[in-house]
Amino acid sequence: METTTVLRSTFGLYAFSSSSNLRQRISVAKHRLTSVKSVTSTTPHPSRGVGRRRKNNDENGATLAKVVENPYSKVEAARPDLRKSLSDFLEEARDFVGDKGGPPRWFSPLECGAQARGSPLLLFLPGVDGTGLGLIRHHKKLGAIFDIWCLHIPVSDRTPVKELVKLIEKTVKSEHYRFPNRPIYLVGESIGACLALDVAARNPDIDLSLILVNPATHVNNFISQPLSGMLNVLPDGIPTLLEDIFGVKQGDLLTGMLDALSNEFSSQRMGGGGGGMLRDLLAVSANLPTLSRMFPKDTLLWKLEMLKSAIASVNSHIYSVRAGTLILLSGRDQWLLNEEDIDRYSRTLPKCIVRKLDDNGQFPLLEDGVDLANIIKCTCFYRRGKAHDHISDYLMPTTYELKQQIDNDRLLVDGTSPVMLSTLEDGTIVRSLEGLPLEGPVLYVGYHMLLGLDLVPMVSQILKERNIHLRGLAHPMFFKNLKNLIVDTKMFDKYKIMGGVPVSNFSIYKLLREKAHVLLYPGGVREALHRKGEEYKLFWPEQSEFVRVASKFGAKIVPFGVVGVDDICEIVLDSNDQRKIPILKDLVEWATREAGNIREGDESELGNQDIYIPGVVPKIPGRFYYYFGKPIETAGKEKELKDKEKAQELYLQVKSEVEQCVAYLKVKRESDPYRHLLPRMLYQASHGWSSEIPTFDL
Ligand SMILES: CCCCCCCC/C=C\CCCCCCCC(=O)SCCNC(=O)CCNC(=O)[C@H](O)C(C)(C)COP(=O)(O)OP(=O)(O)OC[C@H]1O[C@@H](n2cnc3c(N)ncnc32)[C@H](O)[C@@H]1OP(=O)(O)O
Ligand SMILES: C/C(=C\CO)CCC[C@H](C)CCC[C@H](C)CCCC(C)C
Repeated sequence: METTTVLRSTFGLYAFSSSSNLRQRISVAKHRLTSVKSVTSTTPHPSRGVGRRRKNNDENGATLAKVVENPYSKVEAARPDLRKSLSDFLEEARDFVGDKGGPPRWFSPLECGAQARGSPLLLFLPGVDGTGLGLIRHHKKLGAIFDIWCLHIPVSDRTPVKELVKLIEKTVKSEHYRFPNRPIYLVGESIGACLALDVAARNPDIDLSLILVNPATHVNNFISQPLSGMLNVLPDGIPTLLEDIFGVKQGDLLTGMLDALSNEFSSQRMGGGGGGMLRDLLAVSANLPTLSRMFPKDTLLWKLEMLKSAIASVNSHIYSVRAGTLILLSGRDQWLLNEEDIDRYSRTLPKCIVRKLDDNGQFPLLEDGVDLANIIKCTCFYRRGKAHDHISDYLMPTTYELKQQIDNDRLLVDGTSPVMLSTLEDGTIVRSLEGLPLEGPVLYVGYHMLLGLDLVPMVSQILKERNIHLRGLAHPMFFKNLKNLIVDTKMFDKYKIMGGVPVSNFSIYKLLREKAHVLLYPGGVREALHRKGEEYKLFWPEQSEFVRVASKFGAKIVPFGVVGVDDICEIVLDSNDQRKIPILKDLVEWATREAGNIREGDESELGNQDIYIPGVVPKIPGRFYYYFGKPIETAGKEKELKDKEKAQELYLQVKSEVEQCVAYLKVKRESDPYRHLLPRMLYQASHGWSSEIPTFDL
C-alpha cells in the first residue's frame, strides 16, 4: 500500500511517500480537488443553501440560466460520508513509524485540501500514538469546512511536554497573526487534549475553540505502577515490545493472511456489508508490526512520563482557559480519564459542552458511528467568526446525513403514507409539491401538530422533491446545552442538522433578507404540546406578526395545514393531568422553566406554554395529509403593509387560510379509501412497496 502525504512545517513543505510516483499522485489528488470544487451543482455545499437555478454570464454578457441538479433527489442511494477505518489508520501509519525521526512537525493531508473559503484553522494534536493520523476517518469531511494541520511526533522524538506546548503555541500565534479574525480549533485526543488545554490557558486572548476527545485526566494506579514497573525491568535493546510478545514480523505468512482477511472485510464494508469489531480486530492483528514500531518499550515509558507531566500542567492552568470547549467522552474503556474530572472540567471551563459517546471505546475517532463533523453540526460548534451564527455558519446536511434522518423516521413516514397537496398559481390543487415557489424569500406559515410530528415527512420531502431547504424557526430550547440534564439533548440533533434557527425577530429578518425559505409556526409549542381536545385549534397571537417583516423583503407567504396525528395516537395524560402527579409536576415545572417562555406576558392561552412530554396511546396508524395553499404575494406592498391595520388584515387572512387548509383536509380524508393502514398495505402488496398510494379525489 503506498501513501503520499504532504508535510508542512514552519520551514516549508515535506512529502512522505512510499512510492516513486509522488508528483503524479499529487497532481491526481489536485485534479480531484478541483473537480470537487467545480461540482457544487450536484454536491450539497456544506456552507451554502442549495440554489436551484444559477445565473452565469456568457462571453457576450448574456445571462444564462443553468438548471442545477438536486443533490438530494437520489438520497436513498447516498453512501456513508466516512469510509476509512482503523485498518486505513494502521496501514497509513506504517510510513509514519519508520526510523526517519526528526522534530515534531505539522502536515496537511491532501484529502483535506477542498475546504470552503474562510474556513477556520484546525490543528490536530495526536494522542499517545503521536502519528497525527488520528483524524484519518474524518479528513475528507472535516477538510471541506476546516483548514486542517496535524501534528506528527516521531516515535523516537523526546521533546518534553513544555516544549511541545511552546511549539503548538508558536504556530497558533503565527496563524493568529496572519489571520486575526479566523478562529483556531485545537482538536486533541487524550494527551493531545491536555496539550490543547495548556495552549489555551497560556493564550486566553487568542480566539480558540477546543475539541477534547477523551482528555487524559489521570494516570491510574495500574498504569503508573505495575505497567511502568514491568516495562522498566524488560531488557533494553529489544527491537519492539509487541514483536517480542507476539513473535510476529512484517512480511510473515501469518500477517499476510490477516492482512488479506482484513482487506476483504474493508472491501465488504465499502459495499455496505459492514465488518465492525471483527474487521477492526483483524486489522489490528494484521498490523501488529506497525503497532509494535509505534510503541517500542522506551517510547511507551516516555509517553507515560509525558502523560503525567501534561496532566499536572493542565490541572494547574485550567482556570485560565477562556476558549469554548467541546468534550467528547467515550462510554467504554476509559483508561486515562475519570468522569469526576470531566465534571470538574465542565464546571470550570467557561463554555463547555460534554457529549457522551456511550457505545464507543478508547479511540472513538477511529471507530464506526463517530462522525466529528456531524457532532460539530449537532452542537452548533462551528463558527467562522467570534460566535456561531445559526444562519451564516449553518452547514447543509450531506446526502448521507439526510438519508440517516430519513432512515430514523422511516417507521413514521411509511406508517402514515403522507399525502402532499399544493396549489398552482391558477388555483388548481395538485397532488405534488409543484405549487411551492422555487425562488426565495418565501415564508411558510402553518399549523403545528402534536409533538411537531408534521415536520418529519415534510422537511425531507420538500428537500428531496423540490430542492427547497426550509429554515425552520424553532424554540430556543432545542439549542440549549444544559448540564446535568435529565433528558438527553441529542434528541434535538435533528433540528440542528436540518437547519432549525432559534426564533427571534432578528432571525426571521436575516433569513428573509437572504432570500431563504422560512418555516414559521406562530402557534409554536402551544400547538405542538397541546392538551386533550385541542387538536387542530390554532393558538396564534391576536396582534399581527410576520406580515410586516415578510413584506419588507417581498416574501411570498405560503399558508399550509396538516392533519393526521389524531389518527396515530390519542393524548391520555396532558400537562394539566401531569401537574396533578407529584414527580411529573416537578418535571413539567423544571422543563418549562429551563426552556424559557418565548410568549411570556401574553395574556391569552398562547402564553400558557407548558413544556412536557404528553402521555399518548398509539393507534393503528391512519394517514398524514398536507395542504399548501396558494402563495400570497407581498412584493410591492411594503408601504401599504407598514400600516398596522392593513398588516392585521393580511395576518387574519393567512390565519383563516391555514384554518381552511386544515378544515379541507379533515373533510376530504373521510373519503380517502386508503386512510387506514390495511388498505394501504394491500395496495402496496399488489402494486409494489414503492408505488404511490392513491387518495381522495381532488
Ligand atoms: C419529534 C419530532 C421532531 C422532528 C423534527 C424533524 C426534522 C426537523 C426539521 C427541521 C428543523 C427545524 C424545524 C423548526 C420548527 C420547530 C417548531 C418550533 O419550535 S415552534 C416554536 C417556535 N416558534 C414560535 O414560537 C413562533 C414565535 N413567533 C414569533 O416570535 C414571531 O412571529 C416572529 C419573531 C417570528 C416574527 O414576529 P415580528 O413581530 O418580528 O414580525 P413583524 O411584525 O412582521 O416585524 C416587526 C418589525 O420588525 C422589523 N425587524 C425585525 N428585525 C429587524 C432587524 N433586525 N432590523 C430592522 N428591522 C427589523 C420588521 O421589519 C418589522 O418592522 P416595522 O415595525 O414594520 O418597521
Ligand atoms: C415543541 C415540539 C416540537 C416543535 O417542533 C415538541 C417537543 C417535544 C419534546 C418531546 C418535549 C420535550 C420536553 C422535555 C421535558 C425536554 C425539555 C428540555 C429543555 C431543554 C428544557
